[in-house]
Amino acid sequence: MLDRIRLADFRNHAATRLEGAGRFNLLIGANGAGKTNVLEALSLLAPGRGLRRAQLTDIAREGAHGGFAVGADLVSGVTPVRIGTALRAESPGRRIVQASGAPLPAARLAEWLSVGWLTPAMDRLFADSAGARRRFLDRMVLALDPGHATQSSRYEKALRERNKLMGADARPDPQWLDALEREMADAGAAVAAARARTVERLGAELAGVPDAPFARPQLAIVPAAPADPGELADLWLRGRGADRGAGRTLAGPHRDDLAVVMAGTGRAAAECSTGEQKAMLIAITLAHAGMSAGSRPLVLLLDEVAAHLDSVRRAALYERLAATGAQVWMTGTEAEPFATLPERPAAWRVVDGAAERIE
Ligand SMILES: Nc1ncnc2c1ncn2[C@@H]1O[C@H](COP(=O)(O)OP(=O)(O)OP(=O)(O)O)[C@@H](O)[C@H]1O
Repeated sequence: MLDRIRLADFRNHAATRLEGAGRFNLLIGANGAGKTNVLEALSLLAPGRGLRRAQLTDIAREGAHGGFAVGADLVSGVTPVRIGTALRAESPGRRIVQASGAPLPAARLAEWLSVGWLTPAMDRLFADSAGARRRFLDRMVLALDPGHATQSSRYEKALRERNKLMGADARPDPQWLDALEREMADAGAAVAAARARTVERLGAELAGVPDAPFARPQLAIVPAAPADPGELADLWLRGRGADRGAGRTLAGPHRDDLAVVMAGTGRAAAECSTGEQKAMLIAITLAHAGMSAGSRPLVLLLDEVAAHLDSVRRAALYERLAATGAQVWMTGTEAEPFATLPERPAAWRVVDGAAERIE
């Protein structure tokens, strides 16, 4: 789990320290106080752009020097490991990541810990773009298969390069394109296979979970390309004309989607009620947390989740969270909905970009 958390110039937090974290952790405060900002900081201890997918320069505190830093002790073995990420004002394009004092590519943070989240913005996930669902799926894949981040970034890098060569003014060398497509095929097939394995395992986990009190979802990947590397390379070779016309790579695992249906009804998740959609998201998150337990430390960030549930679902959420062994960070405007937690939480009151421990 994470402890001794430090935020420096991170959104409205000039210098915030959270110490004495536990299994359950609460951030209580008024709207706009800076609770989600703390969760966002923790989400940047995983590969990717964090729970808001923000531009790094937007995260740096307004009026400060243009950089930010987040650090935490990862306490899992005997000796805590200090992990952190920072943006230096001098190099605003890329965040720096460190573990145990040594620099690390952000993709390799997944080897240290898994971070998952549910935020109010995700209420629209099932009706949202395929990209949002793909990112949701990829985060779950990462927890089970940390090598996924490296394969994904390998694929994305080659894809970006190929897209440039599909531009109207480009004069691509066919041999260079062949090489890029082989690289994409190799990494893309690994990405697709890892997604398929995760969805299969999640499906098996969800099948064993009762329908109530959370709706039970059934998941399936909607593949946008074949999974075999040879077939993938062939697809891009044959698609060069169409891709040049479009100015980008039209087909590939970067267009995969995740289909979600409510079990028992066969109804697509996007057509279910808001409450049912939220219940399915929680069910997926809990099933995934249950599966991930034991591999790497798992941190779950639940922004405004508990307060919006009825008391039966809230009790079920707490009970199942406790069973996963994950470290959980929850936000709320009031402490009252957390009174029924099965363990005494560590709690902070967040006021205007500062956090004070509540005893
Ligand atoms: N780069 C930044 N510099 C300074 N302040 C920022 C920056 N980015 C966002 N903020 C401020 O952070 C505050 C929002 O914080 P946050 O989203 O964490 O609130 P919250 O406590 O989760 O509120 P709610 O309960 O409404 O979700 C806003 O006042 C916003 O103006």
